[in-house]
Amino acid sequence: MSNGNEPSLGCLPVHQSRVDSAPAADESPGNALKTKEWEIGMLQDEVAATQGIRIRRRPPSGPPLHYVGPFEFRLQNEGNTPRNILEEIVWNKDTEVAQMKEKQPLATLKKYLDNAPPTRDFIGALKSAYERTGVPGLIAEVKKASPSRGVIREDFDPVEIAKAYEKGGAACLSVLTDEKYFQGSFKNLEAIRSAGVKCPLLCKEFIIEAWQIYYARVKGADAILLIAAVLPDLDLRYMTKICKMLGLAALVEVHDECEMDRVLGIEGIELVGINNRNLETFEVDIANTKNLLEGERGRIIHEKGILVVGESGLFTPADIAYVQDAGVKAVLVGESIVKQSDPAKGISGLFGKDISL
Ligand SMILES: O=C(O)c1ccccc1NCC(=O)[C@H](O)[C@H](O)COP(=O)(O)O
Repeated sequence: MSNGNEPSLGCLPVHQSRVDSAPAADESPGNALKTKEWEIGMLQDEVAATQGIRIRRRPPSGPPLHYVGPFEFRLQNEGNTPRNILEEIVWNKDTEVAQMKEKQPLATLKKYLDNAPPTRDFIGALKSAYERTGVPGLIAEVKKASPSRGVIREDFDPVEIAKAYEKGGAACLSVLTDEKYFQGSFKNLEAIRSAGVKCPLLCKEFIIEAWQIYYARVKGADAILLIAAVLPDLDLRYMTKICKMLGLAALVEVHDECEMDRVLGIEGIELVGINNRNLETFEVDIANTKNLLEGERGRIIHEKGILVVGESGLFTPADIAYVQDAGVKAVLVGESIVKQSDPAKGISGLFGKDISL
């Protein structure tokens, strides 16, 4: 198991190096800059690869150029096209965040912090829901669409859905803010917050830069998501500290043993989500939650007092009972409840009882 300072033994680099696709040797200043950018990107990816991270960051200057005589050309599938949906989302987010930062640099964003609504206790809400109901505290997801399912709910009114979830006994809500792949938005997050919904809100975003954490806080989030498949240990450490400073909870998401071991080697993580969905292949298996909580890992989680959230693919009371038996005290559910005409009833159906009482 990783101590957080060294690469985990179980996490073998399965990463294709960018060396193969570096810009052609050329002494011009423009090409020298490109070469530098490629070297930095390569280093970033290679550090990540030693931690078992397969998701690469977007090549800084786009596809590399090749030269044959006077001709310049680019090749497809040469480390310059995303290899799976998660990588594609991350590369797109990179471009999106760069544009957003240009409009609102961090210094500007920090000025809005004083006027941001106070944060609510996300982890506390999950714990008290568990104690009150005897079943895992529910993080109900406001989810219109997803890459794996397409549009899940056509008549999508985020505030109405959020209010129905609250009425149905959700402890917290998860609001997708990615526009391109999930048809979510920060407007939805702000609208739910300002409509007086009391459940603490998770900003469900693909965070790759600290700037996004400040942005989420300004827009009314109480918690943010950090995905271990995307973020190296150093980022996880740094970003969880920023969250603490801003009064936000950080839900650190893992999908496999390697990611779980990395996260358990990092001090100060209080909330871990086990995603039953493989974000690279879309495969869903709720046994993943059970597998990652067995043996030594379960013992460490218990010892550290980490609250575990079972995420994705939960549809029935039997599914809830299965992940609860495995050791989770909270669940994150989207599809099965959002697609019900009355999402509050969808919650009772999911738990096999009314959890609002
Ligand atoms: O849901 C997807 O298709 C997806 C694809 C790529 C990256 C993330 C994705 N989903 C995020 C989630 O993990 C879920 O929205 C969340 O856990 C709820 O899952 P579900 O209850 O199965 O809707």
